[in-house]
Amino acid sequence: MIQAQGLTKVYGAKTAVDHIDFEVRPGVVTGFLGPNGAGKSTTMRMILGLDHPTAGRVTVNGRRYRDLPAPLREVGALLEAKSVHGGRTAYNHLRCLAKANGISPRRVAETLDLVGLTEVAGKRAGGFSLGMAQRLGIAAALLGDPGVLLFDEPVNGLDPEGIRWIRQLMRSLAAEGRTVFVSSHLMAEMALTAERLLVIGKGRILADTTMSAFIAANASSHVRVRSPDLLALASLLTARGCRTAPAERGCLLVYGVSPAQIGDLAYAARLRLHELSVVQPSLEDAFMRLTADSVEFHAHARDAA
Ligand SMILES: Nc1ncnc2c1ncn2[C@@H]1O[C@H](COP(=O)(O)OP(=O)(O)OP(=O)(O)O)[C@@H](O)[C@H]1O
Repeated sequence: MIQAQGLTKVYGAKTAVDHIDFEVRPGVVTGFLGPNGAGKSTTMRMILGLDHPTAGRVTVNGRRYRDLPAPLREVGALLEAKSVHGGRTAYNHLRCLAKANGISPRRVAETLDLVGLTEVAGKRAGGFSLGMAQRLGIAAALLGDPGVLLFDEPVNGLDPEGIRWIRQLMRSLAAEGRTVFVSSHLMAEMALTAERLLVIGKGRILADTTMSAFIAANASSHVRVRSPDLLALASLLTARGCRTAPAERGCLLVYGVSPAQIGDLAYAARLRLHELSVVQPSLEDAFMRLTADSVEFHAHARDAA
C-alpha cells in the first residue's frame, strides 16, 4: 500500500506536486496518468525517497522509504531502462544488488528465470537490446520479492511480444496481492492493464477511481453512420437537434441518440444506411476530455482547418 498526505514538491517557482492525497491499494494494477509535466515522475521519485517532499509525506506500507529497514524487500521500481553498469553481466548486476541488500544468490537465478534472461545471464548488460534491458530492470525490481512495485513507462520502445509480456506480468503480480503502480502515456495499453486510475494534472489529482467509472464519467458512446446519402442524412439529424461530427469518408459520428432512432429517421426519409454501429468511448477519449485544461504544452496546427 502506498499512501500520500498533503504531498507537495516545489522546484523554485514551480509547484510540481501540489498537496495531493491518495492511496494505491494492493491486489489491482493502478495506472498513473497525466499529461507531460503533470508531476508523475516527481511523485514516483518521492515514493522511492529519491526526492524529498517540500511538504506532506508519502509512505510505503506505513513508513517513509528512508525508514524502511530493507527497502528492496518492500518496494521494487523500474524507473529507467539502461540505468545499469554496462560492463557488468546481467547476473553480476543482480548479484551485486542482492549482496548489498542481503538477498540470496538463489533469488538472483530465480528472477533471471522469471524475466526470461537465464540464457543471457553471462552477457554484458551494455550490449542488451531495449527489451532485454527492460527485462533486467524488472528483474532488479522483483529481486527482493517486494509487495509494492512501481513501473514508470515500462513498455516504452518494446515490441508487441514484450508489451504483452509486461502487461501479463503486472496483472499477475497484482493478482498475487501486490500493489502495482504504473505510469504510461500509452492509453490503449493502460486500458488493457489497469483496473484503477490515478489521474494528475498540473500537480493535482484530477481523478482517483476505477477504469470503467473514469471512462463512463468522462466520455460517452456515440453512433457511427455510413451512408451513400450522407449529406441529406447529416442535415436531417442536425435539424432534429442531434450533434454530429465528421468521420472518415462516407461516415458521420452522431451523439446523444440511439442507432434505432437514427435508423427510423433514415427509413422515414428514404435515406440509405450502409452501417450503423455503436462506438464505445475509449480511455483516450476520457483522458483527453478530463485533462484538456491541464495540458501545459499544446501543439498548434499550422493550418487552420
Ligand atoms: N529537478 C527539477 N527541477 C526543476 N523543475 C523540475 C524538476 N523535476 C521536474 N520539474 C518540473 O516539475 C514538473 C513536473 O515534472 P514531472 O517530471 O514530475 O512530470 P511528469 O508528469 O513525469 O511528465 P512526463 O510525462 O513528461 O514525464 C514539470 O513542470 C517539470 O518541468
